[in-house]
Amino acid sequence: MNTGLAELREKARAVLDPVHYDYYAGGVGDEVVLGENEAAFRRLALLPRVLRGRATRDLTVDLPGGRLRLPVLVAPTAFHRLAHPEGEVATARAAAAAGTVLVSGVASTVAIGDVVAAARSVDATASVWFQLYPQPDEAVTACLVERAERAGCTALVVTVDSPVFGRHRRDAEHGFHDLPAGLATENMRDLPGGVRDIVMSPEVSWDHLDRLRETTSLPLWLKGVLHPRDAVLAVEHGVAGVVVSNHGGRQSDLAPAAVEALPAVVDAVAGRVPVVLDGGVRGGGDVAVALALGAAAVGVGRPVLWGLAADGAAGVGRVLDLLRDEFDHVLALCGGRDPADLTRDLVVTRGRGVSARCG
Ligand SMILES: Cc1cc2nc3c(=O)[nH]c(=O)nc-3n(C[C@H](O)[C@H](O)[C@H](O)COP(=O)(O)O)c2cc1C
Ligand SMILES: O=C(O)C(=O)c1ccccc1
Repeated sequence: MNTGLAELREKARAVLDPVHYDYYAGGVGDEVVLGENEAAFRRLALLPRVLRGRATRDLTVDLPGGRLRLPVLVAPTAFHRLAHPEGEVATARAAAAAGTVLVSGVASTVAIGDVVAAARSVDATASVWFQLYPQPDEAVTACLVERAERAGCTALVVTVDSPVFGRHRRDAEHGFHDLPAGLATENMRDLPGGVRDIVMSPEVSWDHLDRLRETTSLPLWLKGVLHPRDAVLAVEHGVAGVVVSNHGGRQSDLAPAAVEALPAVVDAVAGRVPVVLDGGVRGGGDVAVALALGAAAVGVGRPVLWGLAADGAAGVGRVLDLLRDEFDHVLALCGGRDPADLTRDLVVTRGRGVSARCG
């Protein structure tokens, strides 16, 4: 892990209530996938290319829903006000200042309108995307989509890896089930039927996705795809992009490491839509490896929460700065001028020799 990120994590651990630290840090079951997401990156190496670089590199990536000044976006995570009193307002300001996208979760502790306003107060052109779980009551889903549109979000991220709630052992041991008094999931107020809670339903289907897509003109990303066949279905159902993710090891503890699932999804999608990877990205080298394997960008979850807990918007800014700076450095070391120079032939599995050919 980048040492700056490790320091921020330790500072976060020191300042957070241990119950909340464990909520953020924990995974499902035995936390096998949680560990594997990071370990799988350490098993991969990048072959440098020589004598082809340039003095300054262009890190910009254009995605449906916004431009990123570095190929790192803020993955949706719940309950930012557990980390810092300003919560998602601070995260939004930092993401906007860094020139990247915040994917703001439906389970935010600040209403989406206020999150977008915070981002736009820093940069009037900032893009905020809204993440939601398709609700079995489609009137609730439609209402959430309308709120995101009215707030000015520029894309929707539909999370589909959660047919049931993840079983997080650390939360069960602490008895952590509810937000403390004074904090609430602000997007979940005044919904049709008096609904207040996010529902995870195994009955949500591709038909729900089709109907959701018909209710909005926003680009729609599907988050939580691991099987290449699902990636193909996602393209056929008209998504604008796919997020390869195992939810940071918080849903199935039998899932593969996210970066190990990436190449097959990239191949299946075959360039028709961009693919974003999240899970275990802990440094600029991980960003470079994911891009070389075909990701257009990566998402970071927990490191942003550590930065937020450690130092509010400045801490989140530090996380994004560290990742940008380290990614730029690794790109230079690979003889890269921009992210497109990171190609799959550069990626090597440690301990298995180098099989790259000179074609
Ligand atoms: C505390 C926490 C809360 C999360 N909440 C959500 C959520 O509400 N919606 C969602 O799609 N993903 C959620 N995620 C998953 C992240 O979007 C992302 O997939 C994951 O954190 C990436 O892994 P990383 O933490 O190793 O970077 C959450 C992750 C964490 C750690
Ligand atoms: O904790 C999570 O991983 C998560 O996705 C979530 C979902 C709904 C409410 C709060 C968190």
